[in-house]
Amino acid sequence: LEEQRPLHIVTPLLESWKLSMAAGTTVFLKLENVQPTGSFKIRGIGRLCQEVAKKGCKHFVCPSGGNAGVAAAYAARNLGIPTTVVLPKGANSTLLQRLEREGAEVLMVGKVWDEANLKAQEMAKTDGWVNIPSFDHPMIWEGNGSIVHELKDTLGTRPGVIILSVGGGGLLAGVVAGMKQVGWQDVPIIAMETRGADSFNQAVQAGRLVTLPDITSMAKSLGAKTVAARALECTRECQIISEVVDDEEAVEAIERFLDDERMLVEPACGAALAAIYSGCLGRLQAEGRLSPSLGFIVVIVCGGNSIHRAELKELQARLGRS
Ligand SMILES: COC[C@H](NCc1c(COP(=O)(O)O)cnc(C)c1O)C(=O)O
Repeated sequence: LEEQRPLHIVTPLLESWKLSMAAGTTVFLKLENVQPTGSFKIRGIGRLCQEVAKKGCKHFVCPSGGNAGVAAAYAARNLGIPTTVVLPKGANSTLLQRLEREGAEVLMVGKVWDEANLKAQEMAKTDGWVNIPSFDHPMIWEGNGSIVHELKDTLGTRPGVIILSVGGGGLLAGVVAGMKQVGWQDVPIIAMETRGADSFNQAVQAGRLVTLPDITSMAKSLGAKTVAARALECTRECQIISEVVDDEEAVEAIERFLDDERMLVEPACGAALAAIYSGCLGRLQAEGRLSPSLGFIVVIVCGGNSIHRAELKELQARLGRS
């Protein structure tokens, strides 16, 4: 079997002079927001869907806060396999239109991702149907790890730190897998979450998995009440600094990024950018938890489809921002 063409693209690594000024050192942005499905998800989900299709799967079912669902629907269309995406109620119309354009059947079940996940697992009991998880699967981590291989190919030398955001921990687990494959396991990672979706931070503090009672952050794409066990395990293999920002800081980061780089991203992505914009990086350096001279920094701009002008205005209004 010839090696299947991956469904994701090699994304640009953009040097951002505005973010470099804010960080006090060179910042490179890994632009996963320009992936064909609008976020990094296609790397892991696409890889899993290709593997599962080889084993004769007849129908994908994907529980998703949104972006994983778009990735599964895109992969399914490319593989010619029907797919059902199960979303929590309240998904925005752009997302629904996108899923329909990809040919997916869409079900709205429950209030948060975890309820949609239960429904998807039940549907996957149908013979020939396979549940495509959003973040908790080794093939997803393997696929997400392709980000680090591209960073190594482009940069050659290791960054001083990699900044990313955490929902269920699939991106984090993937980056750790990739770092180990390229020999960068000693590069520190800053794992960002928003308050009210900080299931990873709570798990790190407790030293065991913690299930949040609810998702109260506006960054719904980070809305997994419990992170993958693998994500917590990663903290024992790499230096992972877990940080939490408020929704306000995530939205301010969206606004500043829009001005600085003329790209509009979800609050889930604003959380990662807030590591720099909200001064969190500088504080970690001042506290001695990160080197004062980091060389250069990589921020994974994870992207996300659930954002446009109207959505941004609504986020600003809810936060009382002009
Ligand atoms: C509830 O949702 C989980 C997942 N979103 C995950 C996600 C993340 C976090 O990635 P993770 O840590 O889940 O692998 C970051 N940035 C963006 C834009 C995302 O969509 C989904 O779409 O189903």
